[in-house]
Amino acid sequence: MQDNRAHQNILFVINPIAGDIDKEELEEEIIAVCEEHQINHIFYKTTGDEDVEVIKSLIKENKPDLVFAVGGDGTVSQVGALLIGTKTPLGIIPLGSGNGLSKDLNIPQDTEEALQLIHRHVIRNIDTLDINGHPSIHLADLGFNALVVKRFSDGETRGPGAYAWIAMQEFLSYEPKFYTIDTDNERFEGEAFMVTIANANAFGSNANINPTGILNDGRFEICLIERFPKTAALGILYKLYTDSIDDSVYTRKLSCRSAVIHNTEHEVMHIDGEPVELGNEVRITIKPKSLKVVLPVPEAE
Ligand SMILES: Nc1ncnc2c1ncn2[C@@H]1O[C@H](COP(=O)(O)OP(=O)(O)OP(=O)(O)O)[C@@H](O)[C@H]1O
Repeated sequence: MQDNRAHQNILFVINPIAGDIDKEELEEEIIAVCEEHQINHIFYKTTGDEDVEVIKSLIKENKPDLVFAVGGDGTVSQVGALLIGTKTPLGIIPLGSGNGLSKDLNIPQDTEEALQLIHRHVIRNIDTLDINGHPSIHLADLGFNALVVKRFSDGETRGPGAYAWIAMQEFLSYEPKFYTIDTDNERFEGEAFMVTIANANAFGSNANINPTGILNDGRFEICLIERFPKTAALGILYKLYTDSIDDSVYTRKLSCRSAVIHNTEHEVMHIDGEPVELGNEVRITIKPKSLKVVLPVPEAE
């Protein structure tokens, strides 16, 4: 149901550099919407340094009814992780270079439309994952894509062009690695080019690794791209960008509630876009409906 009255106090966490978009005017627009609807607003602009600690204490001190992340997937994950298991919903104004979770949640990508969520929305619960004690809301990877994410985050250059350039360079020499994966109902043993732990569907780049994933079904998917001839790469890319990767003969999917990935070749890994080092045993469990999110009011309502 639409729920305007209950949310009178909102914390906006704004990443000023996300998506290389100037957000001065946006702040004015947020203030205007809040004033029109008699909503108290608190702003925090991230600095890239100890933001999590500051946001945590702002939530503790101000007890906001909602927290909006204004930025890209990195900002959304930082804020969302703090709200898992709490009564406080996560709102998103998508303004990053990658806005994967907001797209999976059908949040408007148009800023003017997204701003209307401040006063008109529904609240729904979605699942999250626990990966060796780290929260994951969106997608985590081992293998090729994780290596590209790591090199991208170690580098100076931002934006999709830099990401694509690194991916091309790495692709030429990357060799699939051997994994053993035990889920609550099956075992996989074999080589994989990449292993994606998917609570959601598509990366910020729009590459859809898990087209049939549902964010609140109490399950997650381990999506494998197995060894493939280099000549098949374009076909795989095409399927990733046309929501048809499940049709590829080089993919396989394990749907489960818990899993252990034995990462014996020490492949690098990322969780929701942040590189992490988790050791050789990666344990994943689903936390059903553990995060409240702010969504557009369905048309029928
Ligand atoms: N003021 C700041 N200066 C520099 N970096 C910042 C600042 N605030 C946040 N960050 C960094 O921005 C990153 C998150 O950016 P986010 O994903 O929201 O936007 P993005 O444009 O999609 O980013 P990216 O291009 O890195 O994916 C985090 O690594 C965070 O530490």
